[in-house]
Amino acid sequence: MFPNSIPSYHEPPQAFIVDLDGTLVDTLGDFVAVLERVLTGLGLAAVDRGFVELTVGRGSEHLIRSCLARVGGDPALYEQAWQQYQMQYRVLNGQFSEVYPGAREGLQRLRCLGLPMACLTNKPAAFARELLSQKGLDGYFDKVFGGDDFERKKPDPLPLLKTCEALGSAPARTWMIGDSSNDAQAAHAAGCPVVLVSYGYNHGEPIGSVPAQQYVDRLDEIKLP
Ligand SMILES: O=C(O)COP(=O)(O)O
Ligand SMILES: [Mg+2]
Repeated sequence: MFPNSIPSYHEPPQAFIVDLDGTLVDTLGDFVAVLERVLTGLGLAAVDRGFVELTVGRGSEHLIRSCLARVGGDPALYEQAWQQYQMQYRVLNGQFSEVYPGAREGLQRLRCLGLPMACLTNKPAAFARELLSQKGLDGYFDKVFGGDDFERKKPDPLPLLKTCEALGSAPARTWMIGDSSNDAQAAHAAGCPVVLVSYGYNHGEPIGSVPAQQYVDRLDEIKLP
């Protein structure tokens, strides 16, 4: 899953790719509120916050299927649940979410370097763009890509390689900044250096168990070469 050793990254970065959920914005409250409405609307029990926290990060399809299974819902309800999820998320997006301390300041610091920056999330692109603009974070990014923009999502390297292409940067000099093993796995496979934050959603696993070039408690603490 992960390489045995992590190459060092002495060359200065050419670009930055930043994850959204769990890295820039604490969106757990949005997911919990949307899923509660979807599941109870289908006559099912709601899922607990802890389960949602362990499950987010692999895109909405994975989240919906996992939650249906968790509450014993018929997998045939998936299509209906997906439709409802889209509808509810559009309405509730950002209402139960907060920008992490240091995230705005961190983006500002990176932006001052004058390098291209992209936000790359597994969240559907329309919801990602809306959330970034609601929270006043959209101005930091040259590109925003979501889980529905490419054929495959993180942890597959494809979205990172495509994002590097769009930014015009070499993967080996494009830093991926994220909160989970999905970001790290995708980055390692794409050949990008990885910075991981300690506060996000890593499926209940300690972030230190995920290989990375750097770990930070706040985005404004990223060390630059
Ligand atoms: O699964 C999600 O929707 C969240 O994804 P992200 O951590 O890539 O932003
Ligand atoms: Mg994340």
